[in-house]
Amino acid sequence: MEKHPNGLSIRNVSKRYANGVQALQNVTLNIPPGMYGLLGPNGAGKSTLMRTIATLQVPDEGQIFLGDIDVVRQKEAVRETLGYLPQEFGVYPKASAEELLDYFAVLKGITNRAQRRETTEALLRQTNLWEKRKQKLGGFSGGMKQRFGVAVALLGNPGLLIVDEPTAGLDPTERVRFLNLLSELGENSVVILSTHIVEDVSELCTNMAIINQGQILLEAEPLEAVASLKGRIWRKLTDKHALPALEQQHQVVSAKLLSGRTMVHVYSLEAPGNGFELVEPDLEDVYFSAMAGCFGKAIEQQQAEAVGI
Ligand SMILES: Nc1ncnc2c1ncn2[C@@H]1O[C@H](COP(=O)(O)OP(=O)(O)OP(=O)(O)O)[C@@H](O)[C@H]1O
Repeated sequence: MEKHPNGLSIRNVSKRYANGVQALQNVTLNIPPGMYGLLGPNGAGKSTLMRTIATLQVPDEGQIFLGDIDVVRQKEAVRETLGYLPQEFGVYPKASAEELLDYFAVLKGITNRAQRRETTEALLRQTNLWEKRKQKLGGFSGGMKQRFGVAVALLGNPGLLIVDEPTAGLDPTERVRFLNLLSELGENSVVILSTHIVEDVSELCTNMAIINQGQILLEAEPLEAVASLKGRIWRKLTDKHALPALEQQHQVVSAKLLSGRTMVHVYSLEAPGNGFELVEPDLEDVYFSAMAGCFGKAIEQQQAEAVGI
């Protein structure tokens, strides 16, 4: 993908914690303006990467540029244009939404009272919290807190907005409401959504990467990635006890319970026979195929090596 002048460019970033965990390994990504999904399971390294981009920790190796700003060296310049909603977002329970947002606006440097009032009102309306602005944050639901977090993160019109696993604890209604809010952002700014929920990415993001064990498995446009799996994913409804044998014979990418039976998806360039039928792939198939190592960078590298031989 081409480097964009207002985009985020991550080059060969690695991070090993003191306990020996290699949380990031040679991560390279080009993130253009718009909604970008960073998808991966628990412990994949998402938060480590988000915190590194947010200047809260430094990588052992590698470079990160936001446009011309060197993220690792010019922390203050990044922070001026950064909005960050961390995974654990604490609020002062006794403050009202309006009071706390006003307070954060002061911290963000919006010292003019009238301008601050205008800004906070617009953000409380945008996040659908205007009616609740006098309510204490301690009484807010999980979804309301997350939307309040977005209001805080949006103070000062950030050119880079990072939201780390925002939908994890939300019920379906709040989740949809939250995703709708995010979908209105991010045309001109870089918005990175880190998540382990495939639907978050398929519903929102124009570009994405899949990360596992600190390594990027795939960097793609979701629609293109799905299209390139066409003709390669086959399914069969079977019993749980038949799974080990199927795993021996086929490249199983996922096995999910469906009304007490098991729906197995396998990756194969040719019809696997054995009662399998071709299925229209979706982003979940992309995710599981990349995790299983039969799609994405790992396989591209293998193919390149094979050609080299
Ligand atoms: N401060 C730390 N010290 C030591 N190890 C850490 C630290 N923070 C994270 N790790 C480890 O680094 C790896 C990556 O963790 P990270 O939190 O970045 O993953 P994640 O994808 O955000 O996962 P989750 O969805 O569970 O938050 C994990 O093995 C984790 O246990």
